[in-house]
Amino acid sequence: MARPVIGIIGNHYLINDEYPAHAAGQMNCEAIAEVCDALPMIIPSCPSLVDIPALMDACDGFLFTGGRPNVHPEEYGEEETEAHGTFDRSRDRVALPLIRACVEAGQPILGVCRGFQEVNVAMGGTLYPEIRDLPGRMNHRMPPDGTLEEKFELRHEVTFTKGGPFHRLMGAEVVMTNTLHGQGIKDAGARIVIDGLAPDGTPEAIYIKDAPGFALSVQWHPEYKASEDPVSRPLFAGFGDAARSWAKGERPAILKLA
Ligand SMILES: N[C@@H](CCC(=O)NCCCC(=O)O)C(=O)O
Repeated sequence: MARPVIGIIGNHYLINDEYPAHAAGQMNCEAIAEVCDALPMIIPSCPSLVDIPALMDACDGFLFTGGRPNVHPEEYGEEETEAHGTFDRSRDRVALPLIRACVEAGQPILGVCRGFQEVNVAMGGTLYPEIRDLPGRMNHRMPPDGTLEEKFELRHEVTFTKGGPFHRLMGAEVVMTNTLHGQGIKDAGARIVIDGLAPDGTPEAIYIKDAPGFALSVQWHPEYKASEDPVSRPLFAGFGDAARSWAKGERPAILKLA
């Protein structure tokens, strides 16, 4: 059987400060190809170029990657302030409706960092613009200097709910993760279940209650060294298995009844 196709929702970049491009990191593509055993397909996150039904027909699952621009606060009913930083409105307009449509259909999704935040907002949740300003919270931002190894080093524990989906998938209740984000979940969206927390109480792992398909998201970056990291590997392998089932035409029971 051909490998399933996983759409990668990446970001806009300006190459040499003038040439607009859609791109996704090599680490994301490797995680999809090598751990999910799927074909990585980078999607231009631009509503004038793609539409949700066509994307869902073309792909068997979607990875919502990290990205520096933040989800626009208008998407969760708040005014824009300087603290909210930069935005990518085109990505918001593709990612948020695509997440809602996939959750409803049971088509597999995995949210990473900004993608994790998008999943929460798509389900009606809100975000803090800068969690390091909150009392008792640590700085989860990427170290501004240093090598890639230093930026992606494992920096804090995440504790999963005993017996929850992440605990079962990883086979461990406490794991170590990297951390490269400024924002974080304020109010969890409808059906969002927080299944993993950093030591300072920051939500790190979520799933969607009663979602008919794979719908897990993490605030850290599992794509880093995905094939060797004991936390990343089961996450991407489980996502790949879900996309393979979707590609074979296996549909959640809720759809079979329709
Ligand atoms: N903007 C959000 C999400 C942070 C995030 O996804 N960071 C990864 C950046 C990787 C890249 O530059 O492509 C926040 O800061 O919380």
